[in-house]
Parts: sequence; structure tokens; C-alpha cells
Amino acid sequence: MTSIEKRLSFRVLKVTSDGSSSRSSNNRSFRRTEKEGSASNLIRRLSSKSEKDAGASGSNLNRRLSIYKKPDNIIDGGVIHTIPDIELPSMNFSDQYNIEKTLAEGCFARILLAVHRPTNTKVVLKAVHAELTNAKDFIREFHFNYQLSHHRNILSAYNVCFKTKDYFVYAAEYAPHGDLATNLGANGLHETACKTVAEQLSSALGFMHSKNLVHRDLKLENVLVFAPDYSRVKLCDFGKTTKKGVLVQKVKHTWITFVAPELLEMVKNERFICKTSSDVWQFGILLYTILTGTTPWSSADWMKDNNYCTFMKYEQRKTTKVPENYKRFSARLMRCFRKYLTHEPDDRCKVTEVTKYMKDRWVECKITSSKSATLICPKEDQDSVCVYLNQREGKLSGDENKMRFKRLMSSYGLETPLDQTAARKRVIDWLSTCDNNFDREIESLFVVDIEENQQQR
Ligand SMILES: Nc1ncnc2c1ncn2[C@@H]1O[C@H](COP(=O)(O)OP(=O)(O)OP(=O)(O)O)[C@@H](O)[C@H]1O
Repeated sequence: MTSIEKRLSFRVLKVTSDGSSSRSSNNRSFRRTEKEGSASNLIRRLSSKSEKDAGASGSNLNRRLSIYKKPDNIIDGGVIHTIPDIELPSMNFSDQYNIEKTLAEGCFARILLAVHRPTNTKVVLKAVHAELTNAKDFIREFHFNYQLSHHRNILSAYNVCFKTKDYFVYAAEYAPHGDLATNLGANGLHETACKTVAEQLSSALGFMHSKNLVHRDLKLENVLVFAPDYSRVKLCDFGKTTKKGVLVQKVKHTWITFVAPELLEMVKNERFICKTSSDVWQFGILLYTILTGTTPWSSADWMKDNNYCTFMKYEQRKTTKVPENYKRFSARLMRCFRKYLTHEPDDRCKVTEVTKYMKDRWVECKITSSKSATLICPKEDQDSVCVYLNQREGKLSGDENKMRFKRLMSSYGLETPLDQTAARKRVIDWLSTCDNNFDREIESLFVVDIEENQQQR
């Protein structure tokens, strides 16, 4: 099944799932879709059915047309807030899937790369530990992910969920370039890439907010990369997603840097009203992080964090002095940051505000236009993970690191294992071409230096 067909099938199923029939349609699996034939057959059947219906009574016609109308409860975001009561079918992974590898292990879930044998489709299975969550919470996450899937910057979930002995599982598309955390260099991404990411993410979050949903866990790890130039990124992990206005508790197991100040102040188990302004805050932190490769502060705590304190004085206009770590940014971007990272939640801008700043220059100082965003993309294998200079090592295995190092060195014309003599010769050649008054003594100093190092070892 091609991806377009999958999308179409999703849309058609979604249309039929509108209203009362949503329960049964959500319970379909790959097997069911197969039984019914390909997505195109399904679409054909449904359209011929509607042609037949066209001759039916006016009330039927109205009912059909109403599919395309906004639901009455659009204020709430429509059917999205009706969590279906799905009976999860039991099965083993091996019944339908070949598990290729574990892509990641989150706090609650294992992310598996698998091939769905009957359709020969590469999918990601999010397997949530059954002992760490309950079926209701799992279904809620799946439901939100599935219902939001038709936004181009939200991870597409397939209409497939089931349970195994240890896990609740649902299937989603595979992001071949991992998440933003693994792609971020020590100096962040290039301004152009940051703008691309910001535009797409703000659109995804804006879409959620238009449905009265709050993501509540925006962080680098929850932004998946589908294109090496960041022209396609997608938001994932809807495990904490909540309807706006509902009483909630603090999100546990999250990166404290990303927590908004009003939530940080909450005491354990205290409940508060869920607002979109917490996503807005997290978006501001994420924007800073991708631009610089580091977070603006460790925690939004006046007492404990000097960086936070300095920014807040600036934000609240107690000083005109731009905080040291923001000096690289243009006045326009600072204006934008102020709107996202306002202390008072209700004064924060809409999450899509950043789109007004796309034509502005963001970075004045060269520090962020680092090589960290430079790609060395293996052309021969589109599925391979792209290699970034200064990429964070955290999630890579020893072998992957060695491979990356090898590719990096060879991109500079150096063979690995490093030939010290050849490297020395190249440095000396280079120095001599740089400076006509090249002092041969430098060479002898260099040799002494290497010999000393070897003796010390
Ligand atoms: N579709 C996908 N394609 C590729 N990698 C993915 C995909 N989905 C998730 N991942 C990887 O798995 C990681 C964890 O996924 P996810 O956030 O959904 O799990 P989680 O257990 O809910 O995480 P958390 O620890 O934030 O609660 C992501 O950061 C990402 O690196």
C-alpha cells in the first residue's frame, strides 16, 4: 500500500468513524483492512456506496453532507474529545510483525522498528509497558495520535492497536532520521533550519490548540526528523496530551528545563488547570535550544537559577541589558522570545506567533552559524542515519560512533586509524602554504611534542 493510499484510507476511515461508529472503526487492524482489500478498493466501494445513496431520500443526503460540516461541538474540537472504548485484540508481535530492532526506550515505552509481514510495510511499534500504564491511558494516547495524524507535522499513526502479554501497542510511521535531540550539534542548528523547524512545529501545536488539546510534553526527543534538511519534522508522543481546561497534575519524568515556571512552583500532587500557555513556554525553550545547542537555564527558578533570573529581569523590563546568553540574537528575535517566555502564562502569545518573524534575521553574531548543522549524508543509502558534525553521542552505540568518526575523518581526506605521520605532514604542508615565512622550527617542535606524548604514554 503506498503512503498516499494509506493517507486516503485513513481519511475515509475517519469519515466513517465520525460520531457513533467511531468505536468500531478504531478497533480495526491491518488484518481487517486486508480482508476488505486494498485501500483503493475500500475507497472505490465507499464512493460507489455514496453514488447509490445519492438517489436516496433528502434526509440521507443531508446526513452525508453533514460529514463535511463542522461538528456542532467544534468549540471543544469535535469528536477528538470522545475517547473510544476499544477492546484491544490480543496477539503476539510475531503473528504479523518481524521486529528488526529497538529504536529507543522511553520512560514508558519501547519503540520498535518492524515490518508488517502481510503488507510488507516498515512501521514503528510503540509498545507501552502494560505494568506502567493502563489500557485507558494507552487508548487515549493512541486516539489523540491517530486523530491528529492528518496534520503534516504530526506523526501519522496507523489504525492499528493491540495488546501482547507485556505491552499495549500501536503502529506509526517510521522517522528515518531520529529525533531532534540526536541531530542537535553542540552549537545548535543553522538559523535556516531553526526557522523551518519552528514553522512546522508551531503549525502542529497550533493545530492541537485549535482542537483544544495541550501537548504538555514538548521537548527535543518528541520532535521526529523525516528529512535531513529538516524540511519535514513531526511532533510525536501524545501520552501527556490533555484537553484544555481539565484539572491535571504535573507531568512526571520530564526534562525540568522545559517546565514552565507556574508548573515548577506547583507542589507534588497539586492540581491545576491545563492551559495551552505551557506548550507556548516549551516552544520558546525548544527554539532557544535548537538555535544555540544548549538550554537557556537549568530550571525556571528565580532563587536557584541565575540565568533564569537575569532573563526575567530583562523580560519584565527591570533592566534594558540583554542577558549575556541572548546577545547573539537580533532585536526582532528577542521581541519574539519575550512573547513566548513571559512569566505570566496568560500574557504569553499564541504558539504560532513565530511565523511573524520568519523574514527577520534571527542571529546577529556568527557563533550559531556553526558547522554543527553541516550534513554528511550517505547518498548511497537513503535509510542510513545521517551524520552530523558535533552530534550528541548519547543515543548511539559504540559501533555507530566509530562509523561516524570514520566517515567524518574520511570526509576530511584522513584515513582511520589515524596515521600520525601523514597527519603531521599534512599540517606542515598546510602551514607552509599559508605562510611564506614558515619557520622550519615549528616542524621540530611538533616532532618533539609527539615524542613527548608517546613517552608519557
Ligand atoms: N516513529 C518513530 N520513528 C523513529 N523514532 C521514533 C518514533 N517514535 C519514537 N521514536 C523514538 O523513540 C523515542 C521515545 O518515543 P516516545 O516519546 O513516543 O516514547 P515515551 O516512552 O512516551 O517517551 P517519554 O520518555 O518521553 O515518555 C523518541 O524520542 C524517538 O527518539
